[in-house]
Amino acid sequence: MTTVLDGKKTADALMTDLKNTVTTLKAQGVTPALAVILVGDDPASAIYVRNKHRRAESLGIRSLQIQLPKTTTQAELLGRIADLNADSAIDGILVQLPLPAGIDEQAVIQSISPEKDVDGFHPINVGRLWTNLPGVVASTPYGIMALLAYYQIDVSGMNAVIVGRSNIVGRPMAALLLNHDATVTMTHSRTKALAEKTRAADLLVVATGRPEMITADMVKPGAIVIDVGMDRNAAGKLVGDVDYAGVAPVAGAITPVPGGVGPMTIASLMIQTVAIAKRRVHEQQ
Ligand SMILES: NC(=O)C1=CN([C@@H]2O[C@H](COP(=O)(O)OP(=O)(O)OC[C@H]3O[C@@H](n4cnc5c(N)ncnc54)[C@H](OP(=O)(O)O)[C@@H]3O)[C@@H](O)[C@H]2O)C=CC1
Ligand SMILES: Nc1nc(=O)c2c([nH]1)NC[C@@H]1CN(c3ccc(C(=O)N[C@@H](CCC(=O)O)C(=O)O)cc3)C=[N+]21
Ligand SMILES: [Mg+2]
Repeated sequence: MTTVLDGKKTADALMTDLKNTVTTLKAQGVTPALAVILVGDDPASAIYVRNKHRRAESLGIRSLQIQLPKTTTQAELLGRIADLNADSAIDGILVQLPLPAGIDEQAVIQSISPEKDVDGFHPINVGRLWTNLPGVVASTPYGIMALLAYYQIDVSGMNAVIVGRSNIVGRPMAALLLNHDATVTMTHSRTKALAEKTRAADLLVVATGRPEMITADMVKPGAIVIDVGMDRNAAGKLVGDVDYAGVAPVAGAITPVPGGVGPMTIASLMIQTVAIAKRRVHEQQ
């Protein structure tokens, strides 16, 4: 029997606990606050930002949505970030990616105070992660680790294969799995004989943006398959990077799309926003 790793259910369970933490913090005079900046009108980004806002509100986290026109200059964006960095009532700052052409993504990321970088994309936080030091971790890989933990899957000693090497998913996923004692293989668009690599995986994490590219013949029977993809197939339907219908019967466990990694990403963002806010309790006293 294949286990469906239910990210929606797991996120809901984690959020019930987090809500209590938020209530306690508020009683201590600290309302966790998350600022999400969206530049432009990319429809997918708008959906993710709305999902974040809803989840924050339902937890009692203050959620600022800052919508800027796609004509916003880099200097204007950096100015907004500087204001949020200086605002002691703001805990987390997230700039939704991708940014419109003409804005230097790294300049923007590096302008966010590392303490408020709730995405964990600042090089300081990336360095902490790869050094196995505490810090904010990118929410998608953090959420995947939380999902595995919820299902009591211990990755120690596993052959973990990651397909995709982006800064927001593949690379931080590799660091986290290594920190948890998996043996990690990174693959990407230049990898030769990809199927040979993926078939060796006890744990396969896929983040390519290529609809349903991972087929049953690429998966070891019984493997744990984590599908990060949020893609549209030819018919315009939301699918993952894994051919779910073909792979699910082969896999030991698999995440669905939607309802897998996506809700865990949002839950992780909330968990880390609250963790940052907790520090304010001590600063106040
Ligand atoms: N559910 C969630 O919470 C999230 C979902 N996503 C989704 O995950 C997917 C990936 O996102 P992201 O990491 O930002 O994507 P990027 O486009 O930044 O990176 C894609 C990676 O996949 C690799 N790749 C592309 N095609 C192939 C191929 N045919 N074989 C092997 N590797 C390949 C690329 O290789 P190379 O480096 O060589 O170009 C690259 O490293 C998207 O569908 C995105 O929407 C993303 C973030 C969060
Ligand atoms: N600075 C930044 N940080 C991010 O974390 C970030 C980003 N930029 N840019 C884009 C990606 C993508 N991402 C998702 C978040 C939620 C869902 C999500 O809620 N998914 C739901 C439903 C999605 C739907 O219905 O379309 C699900 O999978 O069930 C998906 C994808 C965060 N990202
Ligand atoms: Mg860009």
